[in-house]
Amino acid sequence: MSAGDPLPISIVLGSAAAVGTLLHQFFRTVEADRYPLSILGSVIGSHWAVAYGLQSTSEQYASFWASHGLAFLIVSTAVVSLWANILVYRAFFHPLNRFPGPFGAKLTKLWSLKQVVGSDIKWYRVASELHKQHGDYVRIGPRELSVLDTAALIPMLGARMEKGPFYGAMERSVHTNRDAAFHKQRRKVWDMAFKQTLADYGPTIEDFTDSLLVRIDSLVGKATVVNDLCIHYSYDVMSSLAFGSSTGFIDGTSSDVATTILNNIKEGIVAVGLFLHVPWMLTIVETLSFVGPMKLFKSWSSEKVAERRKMNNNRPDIMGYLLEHTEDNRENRALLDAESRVIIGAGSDTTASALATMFTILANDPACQEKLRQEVNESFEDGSYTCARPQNLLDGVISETLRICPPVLFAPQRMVPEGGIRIGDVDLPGGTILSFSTYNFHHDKRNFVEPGKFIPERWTTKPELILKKNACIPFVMGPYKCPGKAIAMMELRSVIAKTVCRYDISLAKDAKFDLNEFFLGVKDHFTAGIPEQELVFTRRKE
Ligand code: HEM
Repeated sequence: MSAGDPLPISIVLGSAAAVGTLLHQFFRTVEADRYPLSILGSVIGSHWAVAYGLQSTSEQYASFWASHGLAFLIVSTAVVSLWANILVYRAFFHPLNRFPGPFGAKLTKLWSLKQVVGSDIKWYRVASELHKQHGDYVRIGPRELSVLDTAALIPMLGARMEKGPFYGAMERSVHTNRDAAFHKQRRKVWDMAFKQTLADYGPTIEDFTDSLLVRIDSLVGKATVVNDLCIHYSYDVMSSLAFGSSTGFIDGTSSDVATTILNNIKEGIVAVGLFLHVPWMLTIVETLSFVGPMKLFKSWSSEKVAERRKMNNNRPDIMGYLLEHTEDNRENRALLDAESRVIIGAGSDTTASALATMFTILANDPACQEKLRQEVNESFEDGSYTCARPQNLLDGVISETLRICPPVLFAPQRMVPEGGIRIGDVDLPGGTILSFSTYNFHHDKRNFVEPGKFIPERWTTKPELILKKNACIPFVMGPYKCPGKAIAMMELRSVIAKTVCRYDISLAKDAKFDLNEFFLGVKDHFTAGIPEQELVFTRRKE
């Protein structure tokens, strides 16, 4: 071979494979799934750079097709070598190898995606089977474990743990970010916003409930899809918290844009249910959200925040407080826009799913409805009722509903800090993602007696049916727990108390219904996708 001759192809491709091996050492030190588009850009950029280099240094590769053909071969070899190294490392040398789990899950999170598709978007059921087979710690991804050990809950949800990759895949907000310092500072503002709003929000919630009753009055005696009523109610309450004004779904005055957005969200949530297992895909969806259905929601909510900024609102709402306590600059305006969507996203589907479940359970259990009615009627008669005040059976029914069908089915992800942690006799290496399914803690026989049965008395007269109270975590716990719990409880108490007093709630005549089947139909789109259920409201005599 003389000087100027191109190198033999075997040496060129061997070098590309070596580059792939070296790249693996680099990728082990970074969370590559945070940067899917940059990585794609680098691969394409490398291809063009290699092709340009070949074209300008070798006559043999002077033509476009010759240089691009070889460049493609070189870059593909490096990529294949990188992936081969990654897969061998994940399968045989990764520190999580001592944990049991399906082989495919060791290699790639696409395994979880496949299970989610195969289970009709019910990851919590997949996880339940995995735990039955493999125990309390199961490897469900190259660097992820699913946990079903109650002893792990407090450390896992404590301040030492940061949020996992899912939370970094979307626009920055108090909920979706992975920066613990930012979250701590932002969460203080949110907690104050709820504190200030709470005292005055009861009457607003009651007003919305009264409008809901007017709507139900118009449907009396007809089979009605209860899910629609619940989502309309909770969206209206949340819009008023987020934008200082209702969207008008309950009384039928909503705009066409708002209705389109609600429909888009209902459809789009299925995609979230799929992609939340593969956060880099969510990053791509988020990056492309300047087109498609999300664009409409984003521009609509940003306009609403701008209107709220100009509004002189006497009634405190969350956004009013956030606007007042967030410095006005470009970055923070984007933050507030995103947080208006968090209020809608976090507060609507959750409450709606709890309400729809509760209505369905009550329709199946007239005896429970009657007992509840007696308790609530007394509180109306003696004037002690407010939606802010807990009641015995009413709160028992709510707690049991949130236990048996938690409105957030998503398995929150937390990262083990550098240096690792030890839980009992289990050592968890630093950088491990821990995720858990609230549903499975709530349905574990070690935590609740007859966990599949709806028994509201667990929370009142039969505490012996609760074996581990801290395993019931519908609002999770720790620094990232739900700040909206008190408002959600007010909504749930108000709607259930007022509807059971005014109506008999039942299944449509001759409807075939099985509560277990109903629960088997619940999907996991981050929030629980409750199967559509028709119920009949019959007005009771005053
Ligand atoms: C029954 C109703 C509700 C349930 C069961 C519920 C449950 C939860 C859960 C489990 C989380 C943690 C999610 C995660 O770790 O990713 C959460 C977070 C959150 N929830 Fe709720 N929620 C409810 C209602 C509400 C309401 C009415 C609001 C009001 C706006 C709200 C606002 C939020 C926010 C802002 C977060 C993020 C907190 C943070 O990351 O610091 N939620 N909720």
